[in-house]
Amino acid sequence: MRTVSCKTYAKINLTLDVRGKNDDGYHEVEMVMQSVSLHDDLTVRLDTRGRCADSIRIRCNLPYVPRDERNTAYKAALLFFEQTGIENTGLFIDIVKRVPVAAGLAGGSANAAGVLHCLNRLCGRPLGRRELAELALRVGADVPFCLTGGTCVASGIGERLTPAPPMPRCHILIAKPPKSVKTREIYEAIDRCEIVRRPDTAAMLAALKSSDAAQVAQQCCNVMEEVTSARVPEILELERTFLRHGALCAVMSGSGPSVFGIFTDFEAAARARDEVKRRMRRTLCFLERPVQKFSPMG
Ligand SMILES: C[C@@](CO)(OP(=O)(O)O)[C@H](O)COP(=O)(O)OP(=O)(O)OC[C@H]1O[C@@H](n2ccc(N)nc2=O)[C@H](O)[C@@H]1O
Ligand SMILES: Nc1ncnc2c1ncn2[C@@H]1O[C@H](COP(=O)(O)OP(=O)(O)O)[C@@H](O)[C@H]1O
Repeated sequence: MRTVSCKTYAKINLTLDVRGKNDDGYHEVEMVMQSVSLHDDLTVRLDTRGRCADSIRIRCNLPYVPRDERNTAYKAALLFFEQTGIENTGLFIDIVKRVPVAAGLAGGSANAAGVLHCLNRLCGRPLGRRELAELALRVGADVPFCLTGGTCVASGIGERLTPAPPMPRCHILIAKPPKSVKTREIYEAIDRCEIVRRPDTAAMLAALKSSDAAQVAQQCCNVMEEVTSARVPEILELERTFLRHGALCAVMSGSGPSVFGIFTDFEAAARARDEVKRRMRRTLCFLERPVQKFSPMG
């Protein structure tokens, strides 16, 4: 048996703009993405005795996450063996999930990126950065970012990544209401709506460069928020709660419905978390930090 483990970090979208639609139905985006300390634990084990050749077995602490070819980790492993021509002598993937599922936090994408990274290490690094990023994109639009991590501007459909100045030290409160939404449906709904306020990527980059959390917070903006909050009203309630407790901003991440708030004061963030836990019992809530240097490819 050979085993490699890693943490797979969630992301938030500090900004998210949808610029247009391609012929294949995917959308052109421009986003500033940030890894956060909220993570799953991933273990990848290869059975070198070949007793379970060709099998990919997944174990997960959440029973409702699919464990077959619908799982992003499974897809990533299959693509890795296909691309490298390396024989699968029997693969076991264990995922301990903390990142809420279907939340706009890219938990599944991060698991896929983690599997690519771990398998590449287990097999003597047959793939370079670019090849790994290409495989990542075949699993999903957010997976290339999850391989790189830190702070990045993402364009194209999310795969064109440019490193950005790191996020200043702060506390990030993340809350996930019980209801989930489908990313595809939110992108489709965006096509039908007029976007009133768009993020300013250049201004966000300047704010990041200033290392001032208040300036960064001022530039956080997500064009999907209006669409998703019409379906999940708790989003607005969470944002009001965060702001009442002194958040510098409260904005939805990705296609939602998770909301994040940026705080400089830990006690204020903890009070907001405690209120959410008390009043919105089915809402998951995590008090986290930005993460910069973890790159699984590093
Ligand atoms: C909205 C974002 C913002 O970071 O995040 P999440 O809400 O998923 O976290 C991403 O663009 C989500 O990326 P990801 O979840 O990896 O997307 P995929 O699995 O590739 O695609 C799911 C569906 O979303 C739509 N999609 C995705 C990306 C994109 N640039 N344009 C799209 O139109 C497509 O309809 C696709 O069928
Ligand atoms: N490894 C995985 N972890 C979580 N969800 C997964 C995984 N593989 C497949 N899924 C499915 O993918 C969908 C989106 O999951 P997720 O990546 O958590 O969404 P998001 O990118 O919106 O945060 C869910 O419906 C879930 O059932």
